[in-house]
Amino acid sequence: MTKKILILPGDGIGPEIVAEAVKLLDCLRTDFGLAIETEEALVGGAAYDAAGHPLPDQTLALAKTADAVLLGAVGGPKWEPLEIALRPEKGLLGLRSGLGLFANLRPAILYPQLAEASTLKPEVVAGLDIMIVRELTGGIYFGEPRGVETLANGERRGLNSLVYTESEIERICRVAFEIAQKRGRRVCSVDKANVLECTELWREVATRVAGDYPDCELSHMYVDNAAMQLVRAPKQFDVMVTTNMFGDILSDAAAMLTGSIGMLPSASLNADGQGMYEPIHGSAPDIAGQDAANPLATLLSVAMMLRYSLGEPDHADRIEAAVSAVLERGLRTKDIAAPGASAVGTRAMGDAVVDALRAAS
Ligand SMILES: NC(=O)C1=CN([C@@H]2O[C@H](COP(=O)(O)OP(=O)(O)OC[C@H]3O[C@@H](n4cnc5c(N)ncnc54)[C@H](O)[C@@H]3O)[C@@H](O)[C@H]2O)C=CC1
Ligand SMILES: CC(C)CC(=O)C(=O)O
Ligand SMILES: [Mg+2]
Repeated sequence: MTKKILILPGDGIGPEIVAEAVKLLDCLRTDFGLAIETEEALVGGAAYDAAGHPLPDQTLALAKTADAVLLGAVGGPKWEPLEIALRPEKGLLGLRSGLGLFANLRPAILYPQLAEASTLKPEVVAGLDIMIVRELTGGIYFGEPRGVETLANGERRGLNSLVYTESEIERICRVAFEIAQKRGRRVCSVDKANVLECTELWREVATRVAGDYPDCELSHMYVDNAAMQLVRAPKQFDVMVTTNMFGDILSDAAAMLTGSIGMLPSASLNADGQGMYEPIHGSAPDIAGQDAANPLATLLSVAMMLRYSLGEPDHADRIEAAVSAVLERGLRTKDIAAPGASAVGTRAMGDAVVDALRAAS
């Protein structure tokens, strides 16, 4: 049966990197017989400018009926400081919660060809393969009360609330353990249970859930230490499970261990296995429109889509092999090129991956 993919380019570099992903999907359709149809819709600042809302009802409705969604990135200075493109009641967070995408998988894998591009020494990152499992529809990005209020003395106070129910913690921990069972069987739960009651509960629930997975080992780590350990000795981690905000921050840090934030894909899944796929980075306004963005995180997100939502693991493997082949040939966008070395643009990198895919057929 033909699968429907909704394409949401978004803002900044979003349309540029998504264009390369669409080329890749077209190649899989025409040359490899993948039964897919794609449809494009507006989201983020682009939707706000065109339709007056960063998450038009039509976009959410299309996302709900699609087999999978591919998103570029949203937001940028034009729509700041409120960041209308991202807020929970609208924009990206509204899309994530509207689809119930509570499980965000962010694999930080070092391609051996990029060992020199890592911020750490090659011997410290060789073979790096961490899966960060980030809770995506709860926590401080969604908790109530929130806002900026004026106190009786006229001073303003900003507040956000870190809120998790036991069931929200339990379901994300189960995802982490189920993933760990297929890899190194080690889960590190990251919290701040020494000062935040909400994450004291997180630790308690994670420990309880671990009892159902006796073949896996659970450890706990405070988030400040986890950040330090990630840049000290990252290979100690197999699966990390954590809250929305901690996972957001730790995955950006982990990205640099693989060479660039332009290398990290993600899958965001709901309870029905429906997913949205996006690079972990933002809309990079500083390089937008310059054909300078690394499209590989987005292409690798397509691979995750094929694996997790479309039941096409062989095609996912093909994309990952094509990325590897292109890196092996020495092609680099600026973010992963050695200082002073020549770099290719977004389009050339996307074309090279498509060529490598075809060449391997
Ligand atoms: N999922 C999303 O749509 C996200 C959106 N944002 C939004 O994006 C905008 C920019 O946010 P920033 O904090 O600057 O984060 P960012 O991730 O967009 O950029 C941070 C730095 O990484 C570089 N970078 C990012 N992606 C790259 C790529 N594919 N290739 C090469 N270099 C890349 C950028 O040029 C920039 O120097 C803001 O409006 C923010 O709210 C931020 C994070 C996620
Ligand atoms: C809306 C933000 C939480 C986006 C972001 O930085 C992310 O998901 O990584
Ligand atoms: Mg982020």
